[in-house]
Amino acid sequence: MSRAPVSSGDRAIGTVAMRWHGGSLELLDQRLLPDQEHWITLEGSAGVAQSIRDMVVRGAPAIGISAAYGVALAARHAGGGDWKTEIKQAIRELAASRPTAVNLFWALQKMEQVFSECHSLEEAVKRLSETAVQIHKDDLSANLAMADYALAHMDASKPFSVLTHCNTGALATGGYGTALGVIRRLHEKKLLKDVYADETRPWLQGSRLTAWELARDGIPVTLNADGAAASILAAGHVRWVIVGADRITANGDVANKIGTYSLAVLARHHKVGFMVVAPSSTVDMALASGKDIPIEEREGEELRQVRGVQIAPAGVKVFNPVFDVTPASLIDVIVTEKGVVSTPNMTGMAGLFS
Ligand SMILES: CSC[C@H]1O[C@H](OP(=O)(O)O)[C@H](O)[C@@H]1O
Repeated sequence: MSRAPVSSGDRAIGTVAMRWHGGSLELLDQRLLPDQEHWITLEGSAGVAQSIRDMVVRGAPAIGISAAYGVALAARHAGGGDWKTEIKQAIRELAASRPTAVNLFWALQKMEQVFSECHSLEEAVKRLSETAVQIHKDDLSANLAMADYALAHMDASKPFSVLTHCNTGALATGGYGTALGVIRRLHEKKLLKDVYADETRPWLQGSRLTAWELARDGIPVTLNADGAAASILAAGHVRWVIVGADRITANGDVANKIGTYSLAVLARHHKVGFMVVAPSSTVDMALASGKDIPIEEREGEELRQVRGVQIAPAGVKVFNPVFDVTPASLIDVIVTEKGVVSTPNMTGMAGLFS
């Protein structure tokens, strides 16, 4: 069962996909799952930035946590000469790794604040490592709190099925999950009948990661093609669609994995609940609405090939936005660790922070 980061005698802290050792960060290469469990050891911030860019590590909260560890590594391995410039450069490089998940910028801002208070390299090494570990632990605590809030909101008395999109579990967070954390908790409370997991083309976070995570924890999962979601909802098989988020704006619009918006339209049409689960580090109150969210577009090869196998004509033009924006009007509830916002709007979102 994916749980808290494990702290051991060697001061390691980690999850199923991330291990912090103070002077190095180990990441499980999520590009190779489910058939290969290959770990990469990083000692510099540049390697962490590259790993985020290449999706070795992915998932909004996990991206923020990894970037925080990247800043701590930059301090740990700073040359000692112009250490402040080196750490500032590391923060810039990490900030440029992916544009949509606001958790990345939220975490870097926290690290930058601590860095600005440090008067020596020795102090920076100590405090930046402590801050990164705290960001990790706080995210896990948020995962657990959101699971409690979500179950209270659903107020279920007998098992039901849900549908989820992408991967929002221990692989994508501080160790328990956002939407998948709610699903884990439903299972623990014997309230979960089945989980329909969208395969989530083109990167296949659902088939390669969510199915892997749930199966290894003994949680029931049925993998479905993204295009089958409509029929599953039409047949009345699920009571909730539960998803994560990469950025939530002040009015409650939500950027999440491509395909989330169409799920929200389907859920509303079929009167199925639509729940977004995300820590407050995913909320960007500086953006008024979803139209302002930068949407990442990735390489066309991600659609033309799967694991190097050509599945489309080599030269075909590709449009590959990897996120979309679901308007708040299609969301029944947003669950954060600070509380729940039903029928989200500006007032409700602001209330989380008051
Ligand atoms: C709790 S993960 C949130 C979010 O991140 C994923 O995107 P990616 O796999 O591209 O990093 C997906 O949108 C998840 O819902």
